[in-house]
Amino acid sequence: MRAPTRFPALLFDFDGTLIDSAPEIGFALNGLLAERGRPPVTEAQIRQFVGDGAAKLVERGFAAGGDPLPEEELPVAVRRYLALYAEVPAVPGSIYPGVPETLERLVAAGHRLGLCTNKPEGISRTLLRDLGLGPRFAAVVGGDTLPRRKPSPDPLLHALETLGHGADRAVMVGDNGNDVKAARAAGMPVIAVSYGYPRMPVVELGADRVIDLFAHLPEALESLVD
Ligand SMILES: O=C(O)COP(=O)(O)O
Ligand SMILES: [Mg+2]
Repeated sequence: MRAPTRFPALLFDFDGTLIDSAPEIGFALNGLLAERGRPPVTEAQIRQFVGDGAAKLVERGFAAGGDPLPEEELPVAVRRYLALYAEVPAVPGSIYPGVPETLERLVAAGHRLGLCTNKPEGISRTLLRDLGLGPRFAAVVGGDTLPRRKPSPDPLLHALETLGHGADRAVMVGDNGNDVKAARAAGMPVIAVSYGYPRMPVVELGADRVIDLFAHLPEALESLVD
C-alpha cells in the first residue's frame, strides 16, 4: 500500500508554471492589435502582461502603444482576443521541461492535482486536453469560474473542495505574486518556479521554496514536510 502523503492536494498555476504560453498569447494579442491598427507588443512585454486574466492582458496590450482602449470598448476587445486565442493550436513544445513526467509521478505517488489559473476556464480545459495533460487534473478553476480570481484565495479553496482536502494538506505551485498571495490567504505553503513570468525577482515573491526546474518539485515537497 502507498504511504499517505503529507500534501495530498497540489494546486498549479498554468501560464509561466506548466507552459511557456507567451508566444501563443502574443500571437493572438498582436492579431487583435493589428485588426485595430495598433502596434504589436514584444514577447518580453507579454511576459509582463500575463497573470491577471485576459481583460488585464488586453488592456495592457492597448496601453503599451501609448493609447489606452476606452473602458467601455474593453469587453468586446476581450471577446475578440479570446476568439483569436482559441484558434491558436496548442503547441506541445510550450510545456516546460519535465512537466508531464513529474505530474505523472506525483499522481502515481497519490497526490490529487488541481489547476488554478487566471486564464478563462474553458480555454484552460481545452489547452490541458490538447496538450495531453487533462487526465492529470481532478479540478480546474479559471479566472472566470468564480466572482474573484487570484490573488483571492477563493479559486484555491474552490479547487480544494473538489479535491476533497483542506488547505492544511495542500501546496500551491506558481510563478508570480498572485499565486503566492492567494496561497498565503488560503493558508497554504507555496513553491515558486524561477523560470516563469514573475514581474519581480522571484526570491522577493516570498514563497516557501523556489525551484529552477519543474522536475525538482517532488524534492521541494519533501523538504516542506515538518
Ligand atoms: O493571466 C492569465 O491569463 C493567466 O495567468 P496564470 O495561468 O499565470 O494564472
Ligand atoms: Mg502564472
